[in-house]
Amino acid sequence: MPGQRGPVPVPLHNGSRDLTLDILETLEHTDPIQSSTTFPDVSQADIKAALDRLKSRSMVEYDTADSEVVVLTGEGKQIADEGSHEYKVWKVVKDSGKVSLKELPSKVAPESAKVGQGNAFKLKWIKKEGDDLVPVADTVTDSTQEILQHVQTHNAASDPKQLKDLLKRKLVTTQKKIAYTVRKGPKWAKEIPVEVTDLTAEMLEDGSWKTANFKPYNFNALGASQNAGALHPLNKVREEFRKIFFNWDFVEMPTARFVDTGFWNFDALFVPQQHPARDLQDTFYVSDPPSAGRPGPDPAADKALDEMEADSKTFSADSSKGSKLDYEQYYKNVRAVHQDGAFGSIGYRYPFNDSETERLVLRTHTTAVSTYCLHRLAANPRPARYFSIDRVFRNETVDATHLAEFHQIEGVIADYGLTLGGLMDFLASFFRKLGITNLRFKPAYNPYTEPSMEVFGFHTGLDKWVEIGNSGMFRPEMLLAMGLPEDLRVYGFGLSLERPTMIKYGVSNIRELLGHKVDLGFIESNAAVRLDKD
Ligand SMILES: N[C@@H](Cc1ccccc1)C(=O)O
Repeated sequence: MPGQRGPVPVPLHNGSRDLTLDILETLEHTDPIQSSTTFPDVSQADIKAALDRLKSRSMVEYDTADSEVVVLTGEGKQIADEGSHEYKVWKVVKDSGKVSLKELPSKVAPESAKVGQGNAFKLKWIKKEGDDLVPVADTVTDSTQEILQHVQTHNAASDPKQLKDLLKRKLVTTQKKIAYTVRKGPKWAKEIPVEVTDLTAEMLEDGSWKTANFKPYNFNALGASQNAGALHPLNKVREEFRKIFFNWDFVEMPTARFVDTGFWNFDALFVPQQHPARDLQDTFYVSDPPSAGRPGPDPAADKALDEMEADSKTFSADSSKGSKLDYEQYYKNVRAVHQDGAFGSIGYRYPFNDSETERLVLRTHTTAVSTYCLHRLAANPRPARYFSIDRVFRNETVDATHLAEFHQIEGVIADYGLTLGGLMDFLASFFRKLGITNLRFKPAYNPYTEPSMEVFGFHTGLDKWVEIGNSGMFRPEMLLAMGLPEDLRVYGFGLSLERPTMIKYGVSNIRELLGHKVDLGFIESNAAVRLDKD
């Protein structure tokens, strides 16, 4: 029975001791108790564990006071037990009558011989006679030993000067100690009562819930780790970007078509048919089927866009006045711009190759999708905001920062009276969301935009300017060929999803993020990311 046990703490399996019952029993007759006197030899961790257990059940309350205690070092302990070095030297000299200087180190420990001899001379306990040491005193008081024994029992020196001296001689050290003053709590009892952890139907029925002793919640307990699935960092960052776009009333473009035609990926964007980017170095061509046919509507994409636009505030709901799209006419217009010039453009003036247009490619940019959506807008021209974040493919040499496939974030805005300044302003607010507040624009070239600008941002974390995107105003001959009205301007921009993700997660090699070398532990444990710093 617990009541019959003495105050000796019970050892737990892990070597620590459970003091809870001892504390409860002691409190019955001594309230409050001081941990330093009641449990002088118990480790601080054991006392704290027991007190916290009892406190969480309101069985005890306690205050703490920090104090410093003095404890003996290994050498200090040895002197307290066996006497000081000088005492040991005096003792062998006294017991043998005389000891030769040469013999002394073999009679006492060498370090005792070294330190103890000088001190014993100083204290006039021994003296030298020729090559021998002989005793002077008959009895001696070993005050160093006495002082250390005193420190050992009281855990304190008698005065600061003595403490300083002992610390210097490395015979003692000081340690922080927490002293607990423990009182009975509102639910004190001699034993820890059984605690109910679950409210059951039976308890409700028989009314025992009214008197049951429920275990309180422990809000400090760490939850068990969950073996759950995890989102890839790219998906997390992608979700953040989607939220930004949706907050700004952008409609997400349907990007399921990884394989597209030369027409949408290149020709409609006036990438010249002999352009180096089109050749086998940068583009993956699909050989089977060999030809895709002429451009036409994509019913799945149209349906998705109809639904999204109906939900969006940007798009006027009434699309009934829309005209039917003439894909054949559009194709002829694009061909005319390339070959002969049209819509104010003098054209490339080469014979347009129809089979080039019908080739299948793994899309090299998501602007292929934007182009499809912009042409579709010509059925019912009105202000529009589109975005997409999806995969693109380039036949590039794979290195630490490049893969043959990556993700593009793309945004396109159509409205009346748009200006380049508006694009720059839009990009500034967009990148501010990533914490990049300082932008620079560098003139660049895209066959489909004029002017075009590369966007550089000053990254405070990396402390340097980094290229973060590409942008521009779509060319009139591209938009007019689609059938969009002259005063409806469109600008757009694109960037990779990988770059901001690598920066956010501090990953310098893209192969740590994608591919067979990815550490799944990293994917599971990486933190959430937030982009809205506004
Ligand atoms: N397509 C461009 C990005 C871009 C999109 C829209 C307008 C201008 C530029 C790229 O791949 O880098």
